[in-house]
Amino acid sequence: MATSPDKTDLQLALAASRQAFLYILLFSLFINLLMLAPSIYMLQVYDRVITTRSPETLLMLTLVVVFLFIVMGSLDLVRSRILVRVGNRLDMQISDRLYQATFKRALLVPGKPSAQPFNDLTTLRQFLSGNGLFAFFDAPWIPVYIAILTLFHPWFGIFAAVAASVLMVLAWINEKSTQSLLSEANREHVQSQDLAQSNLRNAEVLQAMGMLPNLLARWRGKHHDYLVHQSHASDRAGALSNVSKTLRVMFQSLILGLGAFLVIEGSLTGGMMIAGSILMGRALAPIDQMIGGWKGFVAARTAHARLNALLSAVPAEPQRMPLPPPVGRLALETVTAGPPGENRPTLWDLSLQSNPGEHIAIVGPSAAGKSTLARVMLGVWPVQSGSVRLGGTDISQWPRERLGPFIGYLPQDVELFDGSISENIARFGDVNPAQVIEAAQKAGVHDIILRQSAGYDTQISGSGGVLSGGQRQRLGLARALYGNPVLVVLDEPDANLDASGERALQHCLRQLRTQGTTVFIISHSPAILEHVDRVLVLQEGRMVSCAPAHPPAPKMPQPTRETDTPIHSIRMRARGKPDDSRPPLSLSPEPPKS
Ligand SMILES: Nc1ncnc2c1ncn2[C@@H]1O[C@H](COP(=O)(O)OP(=O)(O)OP(=O)(O)O)[C@@H](O)[C@H]1O
Repeated sequence: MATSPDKTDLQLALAASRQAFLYILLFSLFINLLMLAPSIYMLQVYDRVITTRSPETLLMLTLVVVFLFIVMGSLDLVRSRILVRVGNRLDMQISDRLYQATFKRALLVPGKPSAQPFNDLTTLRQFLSGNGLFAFFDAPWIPVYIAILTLFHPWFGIFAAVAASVLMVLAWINEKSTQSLLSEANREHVQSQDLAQSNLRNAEVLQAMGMLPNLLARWRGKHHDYLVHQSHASDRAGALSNVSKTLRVMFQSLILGLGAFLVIEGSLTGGMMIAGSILMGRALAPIDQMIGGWKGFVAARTAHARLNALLSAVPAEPQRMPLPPPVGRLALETVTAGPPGENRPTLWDLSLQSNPGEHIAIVGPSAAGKSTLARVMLGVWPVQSGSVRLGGTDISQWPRERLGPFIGYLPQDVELFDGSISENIARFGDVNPAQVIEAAQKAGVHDIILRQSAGYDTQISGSGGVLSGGQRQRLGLARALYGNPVLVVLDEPDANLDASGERALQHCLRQLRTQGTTVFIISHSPAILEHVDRVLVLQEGRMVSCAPAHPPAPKMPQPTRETDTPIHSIRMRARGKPDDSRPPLSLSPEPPKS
């Protein structure tokens, strides 16, 4: 959906429904006119039928009023249906964009993913499709009812205006006294839901270490606060709703009393007295309904505000020109970066260039920034300064869905998704069986898959289901290799592998080398490091060196630069044991000349 600079997609979608809302307003006009039918019927029965004692007139009037009731009921039905469709259309127009925005926010605010926007959309849709909104469409007709009552008698008009004003003041008090409580309750509800959601994700850890009661206590605290605020708000709203209902019924009775007085005075007929009471009920009903449904309105208003905030904070991806397929030349130019939302960088001033087909290991002590570097290389986390280029193009310029097939990524925590093994390997796109098998064979997981109950069609769940940790890792590797990407980034791919898994990984690296795939691999395994061209050593977010992994062949000139550090020295440094016999390493931005 196109976005105008000052309006969110939600506002645009609501604006697109303006015509439907105008129709609903028109329907409301007719419905409210037809609502006058019972009063007119009453008026005619009292003032005409009873005085003329004519059963034919009564029959005619009754038939007409029944017909009008049927029309009114039908219009009301159509009005409800239009609103349901407006709600559904809004949902359909906005849900894709919302999905993308929610997803992108999860990347921008790592560690705090929340599905609340979908709940917000449901709240908004339900309000738009529910009866709560009708009160707002009926409210504009209140002055019309008061005007008709004034035509009956000026005192009727004055009385109705006073009664409506009293109820409106009550509605205003309701809004003021519940607004902050309901917003607070809403916020706490979202927090308690997010907490429960994250606890559910870690159910095994909670169970194993008996942490459930502690986390339950935390969740209970939030849930309790939510309940307290919600109850306070409901108490106040309930009391006001009660007062408003009682006052409405009382006003309806009192107008009868006023009518009777005017009848005695001779300035009003008996029919007008009864019809006036019915009209009064109609005039006050929307205000009463609004007070009753205020909680739903506030929830929808809060949801609307939250959705708008999300959509403005995460603008839609701009349409980008298609680019030619990239080559696996990755260049980092004085990159300073860190987790999104964190001001302090985790990586400082990193420069590096890889040749297509080159294999580079990234080593360094824990928290050196290796995984951060992997994310930054792939454009998952944005840079704070500098740039990351793939095949000469800034990686942030690529539309992700176009870049994705050229990239393979195996994160430290392998996340699989609900679906079949083949769908997982094929990244949930069109499953190309030959490519799925090729990727699985490269990752050394083909035989393992064949041993599963339904082979490649075996269903797995997001947490891996039937697969062991090592198998999931190999499946994640197959997914990373699917479609022969030009750049593959593997974050500790050997973390869960046994000896055969490690052999398979080494075989895989040999194949990737043959096919010219650029590989960055985070690993400290000596067997893996034997397969790389260069080793990039990171320490405290800075690149200590990026030197050839192997000492040059005997006949080649010996390394003269400080940066051409043999691998044995780098390994020691990576494990926090600096090799004091050698001078400090400096940065080597250039790839080795082959
Ligand atoms: N999502 C995050 N939010 C905030 N800080 C983060 C996040 N991820 C990593 N960091 C911080 O960035 C720094 C580097 O972390 P990173 O995971 O890149 O290190 P690493 O070298 O991969 O460590 P390890 O070998 O233990 O996996 C750490 O200080 C860590 O606290």
